[in-house]
Amino acid sequence: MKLNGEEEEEKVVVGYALTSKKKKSFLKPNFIALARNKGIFFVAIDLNKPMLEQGPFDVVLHKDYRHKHPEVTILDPPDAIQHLLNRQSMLQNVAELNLSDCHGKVGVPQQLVITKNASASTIPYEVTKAGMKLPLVAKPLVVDGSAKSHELCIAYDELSLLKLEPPLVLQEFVNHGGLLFKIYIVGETIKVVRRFSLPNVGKHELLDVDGLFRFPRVSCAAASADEADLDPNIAEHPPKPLLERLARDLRRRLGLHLFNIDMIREHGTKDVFYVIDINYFPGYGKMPEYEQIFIDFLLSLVKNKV
Ligand SMILES: Nc1ncnc2c1ncn2[C@@H]1O[C@H](COP(=O)(O)OP(=O)(O)OP(=O)(O)O)[C@@H](O)[C@H]1O
Ligand SMILES: O=P(O)(O)O[C@H]1[C@H](O)[C@@H](O)[C@H](OP(=O)(O)O)[C@@H](OP(=O)(O)O)[C@H]1O
Ligand SMILES: [Mg+2]
Ligand SMILES: [Mg+2]
Repeated sequence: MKLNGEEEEEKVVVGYALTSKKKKSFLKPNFIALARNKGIFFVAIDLNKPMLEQGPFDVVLHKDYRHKHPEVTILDPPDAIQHLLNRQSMLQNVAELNLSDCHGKVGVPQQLVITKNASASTIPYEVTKAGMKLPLVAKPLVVDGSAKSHELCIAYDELSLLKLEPPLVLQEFVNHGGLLFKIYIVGETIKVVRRFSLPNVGKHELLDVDGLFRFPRVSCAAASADEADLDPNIAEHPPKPLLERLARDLRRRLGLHLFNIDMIREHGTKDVFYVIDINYFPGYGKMPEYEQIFIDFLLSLVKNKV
């Protein structure tokens, strides 16, 4: 949209359909003010009213909003987001990537889907059949933004597998020295932060610990590890060319602009990495410099009309 005036300033109206939690963490007052200075205005979309009666918007920002409006840039297409709302399809694209020659390897931990109708009594057999090694991380299959979809647990022994509640994804636990890399993507921009994560599981724990260890909402609770004095073998960032390839390939394959990747380095290696989680429209409020990065991204969207 053009405004009258000597300098024709571009006005960008961004309609948003976000939960109140996301609104609070993302649309912080200083971000809104900075954006307004650049001609970007955020307007809440009323979910009870038709889109036709609202706007017009230049960009629509949403996490699970399904309506479409042809001339508007919808971030991102609901079908593409859908892919990340199921922990089985979420990591398929990573598993299919070929990042050889990129200063490291990126894989996905071996995983097994236990469907809704499966009885928990069959899980030990399925795990053995798949050749998977304990301990296993059990994750709810569907990610729907609820606290429950983030209630994970580690199963240390076969008996504890019987207590699990399908539908879920079982993933081999990969020791990674208790540190996780969160790779935030905003269009073509990548920002990596370090977070404390689950500690290594050794032979000792495997012999002594039994049952299920439940850990609800671990990543949100996990403190930033960016300022900590850490073992460089564990804390060194993944190589930049590897991250750039991974981000570019996933952006293309997933058809998304706004997501983050949880990546771990296999303990004792320099360059063997695993992607364990991908989140659509994550907590950008926790990403350093997100305000300026988002403003540049929104302006480039309107300019290039992706
Ligand atoms: N395969 C694995 N091996 C080792 N640790 C793991 C594995 N999978 C998950 N974890 C640990 O459990 C945490 C939570 O797992 P995950 O990221 O899959 O859950 P989530 O609820 O989707 O998290 P988020 O809040 O980032 O969406 C990770 O941050 C990591 O500390
Ligand atoms: O509330 P749901 O829809 O489940 O999505 C969460 C993501 O799964 C998390 O990854 C976000 O936290 P991180 O930005 O630390 O990844 C987390 O960010 P938040 O802690 O700012 O709310 C959420 O976006
Ligand atoms: Mg995670
Ligand atoms: Mg997640």
